[in-house]
This record gives sequence, C-alpha cells and structure tokens, in this order.
Amino acid sequence: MTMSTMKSQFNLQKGAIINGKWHHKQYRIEKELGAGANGVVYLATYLGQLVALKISENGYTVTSEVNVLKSFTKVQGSTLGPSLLDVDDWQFSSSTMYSFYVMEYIHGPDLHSFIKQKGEAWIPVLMLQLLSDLEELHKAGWVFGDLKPENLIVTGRAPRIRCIDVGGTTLKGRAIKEFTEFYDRGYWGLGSRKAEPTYDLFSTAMVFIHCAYPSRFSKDGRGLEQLMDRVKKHKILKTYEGVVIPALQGRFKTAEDMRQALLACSYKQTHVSPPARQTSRKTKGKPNEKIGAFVLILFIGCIYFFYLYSQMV
Ligand SMILES: Nc1ncnc2c1ncn2[C@@H]1O[C@H](COP(=O)(O)OP(=O)(O)OP(=O)(O)O)[C@@H](O)[C@H]1O
Repeated sequence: MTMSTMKSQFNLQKGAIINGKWHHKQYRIEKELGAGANGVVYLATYLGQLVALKISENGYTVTSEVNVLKSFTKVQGSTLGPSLLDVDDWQFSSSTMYSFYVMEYIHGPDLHSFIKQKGEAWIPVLMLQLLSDLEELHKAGWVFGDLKPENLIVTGRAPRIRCIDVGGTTLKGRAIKEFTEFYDRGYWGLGSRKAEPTYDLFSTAMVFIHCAYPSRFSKDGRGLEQLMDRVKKHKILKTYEGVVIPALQGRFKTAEDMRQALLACSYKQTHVSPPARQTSRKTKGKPNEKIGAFVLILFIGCIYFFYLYSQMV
C-alpha cells in the first residue's frame, strides 16, 4: 500500500480517540506530525500529557521500531531517541486492527531551523552532544544509519540534540536499513553500507557540512576532493577541517575519537593562535586584527561554554 492510501485510511482528525486494545489506554489525537513510508505520526494527549503516537498498517514496522526504541532505553545515559511509552493495537473496525506505539514527544525545531535562528556557533556544540550519544549507541551494538538534520531535533532551554526517526537503526555488521543519499558514504563512493561506527561518523560530518551549506549539493564525480573543496571554502568548516575530513575518510574508529578531536580543535582555537600573535607583534597589532582575534576567541569560547553547560543540565 502506498503512503497516500495509508494516510487517507487513517486520516485521524483532532479529537479522535485511539483505544489501546490490550493496555486499555486512551489517546486523544491533537494533530498529524508527519507521515513517512512506514506509518503516520500523530501528536496526541494521554492523561493531559503530550505524546507522539506512530500508527502503521504494517505490524512488522511497529515491532522493529519498538525493538530499537527498547534497546535505546537500555543504553545508559543516552537521550538520543525518544523514550518508548506504550505499544498496543487499535481495533479500527470489526475486521481491521492496526498496531501503534507511543513515545515521548520531542518538541523543538529541527537542526537546520535551530542553526538558522541561533547561529553557526551552535554547530560544533550540538555535534559534540551527538557524538557522545552515538558513542553509547555504538557500544550497545547499534548504528544509527539515517542521520540527517530532518531527523535531529534541538529541544529544551539548555539546547540538547535528539533524534526522532529510529527506523534506520541497524545492528552492527548488517546492511544499513535506511539511508538518505547525501549523508550516505556509499553515494559519495567513500565506503560501504555496512553498519559500523564509521558509517555514522561519515553522516555526522555530512550533517556538519549541510549545516554550513543549507542547500544540499549533488556529487560531481570527484568524491572526497569535492567535499574537501567545500570544507576549505567555508569559514566554520575550515576551522574544523581536522575533524570533518578524517571523518569523511573513515579515519576515526569511534565516535569518542571524533568527539575528542572536535574538543581539541575548539580548545586550540580558544587558547593559541600563533600566526595571529606573530603578525600582531610584527605590526604592533593593527586594531582590526586584534578585534578579529578577540571575536574568534570569544566565538570559540562560547562554543566551549555552551557545550559544558549543556552537559551539566
Ligand atoms: N517522538 C517524536 N516527537 C516529535 N515529533 C516526531 C516524533 N516522531 C516523529 N515525529 C515527527 O513525525 C514525522 C514523521 O516521523 P517518522 O518517524 O514516520 O519519520 P519519516 O522519516 O517521515 O518516516 P519513515 O521513517 O516512516 O519513512 C517526523 O518528521 C517528525 O516531524
């Protein structure tokens, strides 16, 4: 069945009630949040609380996504995906029953909208958070797979990055279940689609690049060279090229290695800038250079501060 038929078949309006057949919980539909190839997600209320409810006519999809969410909850300290609240069936008519699951509603703008509102200084901060969560996920034997800005929501007063679509999460060693070309190393000719940490780290680097270049670009056949050109031409990417390029090349074995490199890069920017110092000594510090160096240090200092703050909250 195509998505359009699936959608029209559900077509749940505000106020519709979904009764769980087995757990007898009652959910009130507020609005549709989105529909994908595997089902429709609704914003709903349960006992006055907002929740996200995903319903599908394909029971296998529900089981497989629920299994991923369950394993997420076992990943200690991980807040990457939404927490799972309920799994049940809905008796739609005497002969039709649909499976659904209920998860934590993650409220906030997607990564692109957030960066657009708050500025590029947030990109490395959020990438540090993402890498911490990926490290835990990888240690638990999973690879996220379909990492992209649309699947990343920034939520809370102390901004925290969260993932909403776990449909691509794959057990290590298997073939990646779901991917989006731009973030897929296979598309760029830079690796296989085997589920391994380096797959997610490549996608993380592409998310970084996409944040800096909001419109996606197509490959021109030069593979890594094309991506390196893009990195070198953009101010913030150039600052972090020592992280982004090795991730594209699959040189970080773990998310923690990449996170450490990103931290070191931010730290280096804050504490030393030998060329700038030499230049300013020679020229007795032109005011523009001094202001430029001050702004850069302030900028990187802010990144570091936001990161430490978000880890504490
Ligand atoms: N837990 C959640 N909290 C808030 N919004 C959510 C949540 N889960 C899903 N959404 C919203 O619902 C939309 C559809 O979610 P879904 O997981 O079906 O993603 P999809 O990629 O569009 O679909 P599929 O993976 O089935 O092809 C998302 O784009 C997002 O806007």
